Amino acid sequence: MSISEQDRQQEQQRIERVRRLLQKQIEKNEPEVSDLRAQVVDIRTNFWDDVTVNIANSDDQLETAISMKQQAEILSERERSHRHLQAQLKSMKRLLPSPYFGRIDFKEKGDPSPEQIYIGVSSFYNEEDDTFLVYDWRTPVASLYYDYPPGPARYETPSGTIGGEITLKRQYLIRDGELKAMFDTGVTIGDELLQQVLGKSAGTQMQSIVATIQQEQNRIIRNDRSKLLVVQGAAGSGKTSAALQRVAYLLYKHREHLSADRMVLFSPNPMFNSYISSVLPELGEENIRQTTFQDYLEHRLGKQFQIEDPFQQMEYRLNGHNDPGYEARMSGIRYKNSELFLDDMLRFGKQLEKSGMMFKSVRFRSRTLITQEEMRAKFYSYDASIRLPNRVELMKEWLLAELKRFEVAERSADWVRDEMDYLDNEQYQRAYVQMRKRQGGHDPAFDDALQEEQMLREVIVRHHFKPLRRRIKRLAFIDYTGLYLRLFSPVPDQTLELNEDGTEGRSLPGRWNEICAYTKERLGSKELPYEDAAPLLYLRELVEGFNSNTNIRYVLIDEAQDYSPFQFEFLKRLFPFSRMTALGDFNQGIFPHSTTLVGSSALLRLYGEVETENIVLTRSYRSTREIVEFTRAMLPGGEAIEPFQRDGGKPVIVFAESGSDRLEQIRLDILKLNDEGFHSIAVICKSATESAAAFEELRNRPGLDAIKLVTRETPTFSGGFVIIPAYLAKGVEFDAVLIYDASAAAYDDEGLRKLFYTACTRAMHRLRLYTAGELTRLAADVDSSLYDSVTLPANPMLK
Ligand SMILES: Nc1ncnc2c1ncn2[C@@H]1O[C@H](COP(=O)(O)OP(=O)(O)OP(=O)(O)O)[C@@H](O)[C@H]1O
Repeated sequence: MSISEQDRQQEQQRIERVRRLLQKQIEKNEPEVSDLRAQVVDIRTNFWDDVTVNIANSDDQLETAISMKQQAEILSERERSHRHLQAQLKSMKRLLPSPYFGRIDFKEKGDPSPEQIYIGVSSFYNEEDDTFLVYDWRTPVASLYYDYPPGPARYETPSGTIGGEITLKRQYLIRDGELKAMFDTGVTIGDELLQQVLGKSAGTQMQSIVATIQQEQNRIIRNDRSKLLVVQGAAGSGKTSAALQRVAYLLYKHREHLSADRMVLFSPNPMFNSYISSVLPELGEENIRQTTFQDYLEHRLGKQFQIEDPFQQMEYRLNGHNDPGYEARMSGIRYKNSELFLDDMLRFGKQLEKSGMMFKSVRFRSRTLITQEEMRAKFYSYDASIRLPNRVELMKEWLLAELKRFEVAERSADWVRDEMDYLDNEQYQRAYVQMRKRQGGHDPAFDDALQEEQMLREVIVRHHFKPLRRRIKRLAFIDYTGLYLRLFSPVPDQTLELNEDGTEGRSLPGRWNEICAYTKERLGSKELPYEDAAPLLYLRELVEGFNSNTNIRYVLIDEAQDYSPFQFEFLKRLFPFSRMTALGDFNQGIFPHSTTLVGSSALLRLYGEVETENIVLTRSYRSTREIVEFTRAMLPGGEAIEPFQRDGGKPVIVFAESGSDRLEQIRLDILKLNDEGFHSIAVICKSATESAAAFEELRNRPGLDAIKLVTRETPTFSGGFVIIPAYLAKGVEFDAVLIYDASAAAYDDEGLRKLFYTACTRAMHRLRLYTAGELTRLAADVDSSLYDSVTLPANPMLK
């Protein structure tokens, strides 16, 4: 469809008209906003001047109350108006440089002519002629733009479906008020604009995709039906982008009762938070809470244990092969992240209702006040129908009462007398003040020696019992480590089924006894392996009752393939009033506990089939066609991934004679790519260990002094030249990716396929792989027509 010059001029004139009206409205609003702000400040500062305060009699008191209420109402009304007008002003300012990006002409059934609907990041209403000059992309009518090509179309409104015909669909690229390009599109969102957007360089922060949201992505963004939305999307298919657009959409749609603080996003690492932090503000919305699962574990268990994080576990997996316990730990990791273990745990929880609870005895000054047996007997003396958490609560009350009894008896102990003699002045004074307080301010008769002694004894004993009381209140009398380890009881024969306490049998993983010994040893030294953290916390909550946050309405989980069944269960229980969106890619499931997402029983069991919806994205937008064709060839079933038609060079595999040739070629390539205009360049390594070694090798080479090493502690994502382990590069992207060591020696294991795939799919425009020996099978098996090979000449200069 060709666009005439006349069309172009008309569009440019419209842009100018809209901008003039925006400018006019901004100029009108600005003084009103400042005036309102001044009024608010004034009312706040002089609040009491305008209130008649008189409390002499009840009539006066009533008048005072009414006066205060009126004043408070005026203040909140002004604050509201100020907020509203200021938001309007901000959104108009945001529109000014580029008021809209799309247009559809829609002829509603029964109407004589189509209406022109221009779509931008927010609405702009022209009071002068009572029309919408720009519609917010989230309005119901704007969904037509994303969902249909020209022709018959319909959209949903709160009052029903509206049908009609789209007679024109147009896209604009407007910068600082100037129409840079425009396209009429036949398909949903035309390729031209998308080509332009995707052809750009990677930034240090993700951009919003509002102008080019694809139809299948729009299904994710506007989905507001099911309790759980599961998105399986190929690498670069826009899952994170769609998730953030979805947040903006929901905040708009439910703006009456949903605010940013009622949504939470679980992201793969803290660095990722900085990478995506500008998308929502760009769309005029506040950022939602962002956290990681590790943060939550730290918050709940960090005081009791030194918790390993997933990246430390990953390092062990990648580098720990020589450790004699390696195979056992891997087997343990698989089991501890399985639904099998979750079911074992749930059965164990049921069992605990009848028997088997474990407690820590209550001890005081090397004496046992309450034994474990007494506690167990008490626990099981409660009615069997009382749920575990309620019994724990009863136990707590009972223990506190018992403690009080011991405390009273302890007052006459000899050690108290000794301690009294050593009270210094300050302690004595404190005891005195406390006694005074307890006696209602009356001066205690300290002259009465007997009474004085009693008071001091009371104070001293109470002081010593205080930590004990605190521990009981914290429920520290339950022996969670002991309970957890009961799930890891060694058995005489590796192959057998364990029948504990007459319950159903358990199928045990290989190397069971080694797993048990390892778990016991680590927990005994107060170290919590990552694979044990979620299950241990889960067990604790089964017994104590689940913590919950009822304020949160939407939970979004990015990189959801890396969550275990325990973690999903947790999030469901932690946010009971929330809907969940889980986005991920099973092909990037780099942890042993990764799930398949769609069809995964760990997800289906959360809310049931009816409440679970799946969306699959197969189109990949990040990388050039050639990179997608190469990377998808590494995956079984990879043909289903469709590249977007954006061309670049084929990936290049560089064969070097020696490690030093390889390093020098990496250096030359970084500088060359930089000269070609690719400014965000990542050397991706297998692990942190390999990254640190690469950093040492490359940092002092000419031209590379700016190269940075990214570790799990790096707080913000930065562009430029970086060296990064593959697992930290998850979710982010670079103009060019250089795989540091693609040799068979580095990627020797089928289990590393997904990690290797994840590393290669971070590239937007260029991908190069280096090897100084045999190439890894993961790449060597790819059809050689999908990449170029370069064999470095043995160059004595490089050595
Ligand atoms: N509709 C779109 N319009 C423009 N750009 C898009 C669109 N969809 C995705 N992109 C771009 O493609 C790239 C990949 O998107 P994103 O990071 O959201 O994908 P992802 O599925 O989360 O990737 P991964 O799983 O590989 O981390 C980003 O640069 C994003 O801006």
